[in-house]
Amino acid sequence: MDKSCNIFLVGLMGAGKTTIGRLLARHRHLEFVDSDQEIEAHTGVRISTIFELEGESGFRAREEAILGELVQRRGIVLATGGGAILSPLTRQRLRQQGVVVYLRGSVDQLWHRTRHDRHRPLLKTEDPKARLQELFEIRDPLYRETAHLIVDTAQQSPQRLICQLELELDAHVLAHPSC
Ligand SMILES: Nc1ncnc2c1ncn2[C@@H]1O[C@H](COP(=O)(O)OP(=O)(O)OP(=O)(O)O)[C@@H](O)[C@H]1O
Ligand SMILES: O=C(O)C1=C[C@@H](O)[C@@H](O)[C@H](O)C1
Ligand SMILES: [Mg+2]
Repeated sequence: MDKSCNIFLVGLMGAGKTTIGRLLARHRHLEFVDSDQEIEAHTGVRISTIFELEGESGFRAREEAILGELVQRRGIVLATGGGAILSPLTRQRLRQQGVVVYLRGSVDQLWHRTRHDRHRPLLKTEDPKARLQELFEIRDPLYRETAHLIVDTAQQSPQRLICQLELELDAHVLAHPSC
């Protein structure tokens, strides 16, 4: 594996970007970075607090700026925030600076994984499962458009996903101009 290559994980809340990203980085001897965690470390507050103080648009501006810096690094596995791909500039930067993997789960599965977590501001609604469905419909085309590789996470354990990624990633890494 070329140490200069970046791998960027995109997908909805609960898709497993943080979980899979951490494991994949360990397997490939790369550094793991999570854009949500970077934003929290930089601001010193939780993402839900940024949403409360600055609204979603304030958060998106911070997210775009921090991702602009992170994609310049080399040899990282980056778990992006679920809505990072809403920015056309970020979509372009991700595709240019690394291999983009879309972790694609079903809404039922994503809901099952996120329903007990109260820290996701976009799911603080009366019917969070319907909201997740809505987000899936809006974003699935954007994740697809951004990704070089789409991995179906349905019924797959993290270990199986890592095996599948290890089988499929190298061809994309070899073909990517930045690697
Ligand atoms: N393939 C998988 N099989 C079973 N459970 C999983 C799998 N991937 C993730 N999980 C579990 O689902 C939950 C959400 O995963 P994770 O936090 O990695 O998602 P995420 O994509 O980073 O979400 P967010 O966008 O909110 O940060 C965690 O409890 C994790 O253990
Ligand atoms: O799907 C989203 O828009 C979000 C996902 C999380 O990763 C965080 O970036 C934040 O809660 C927003
Ligand atoms: Mg995460």
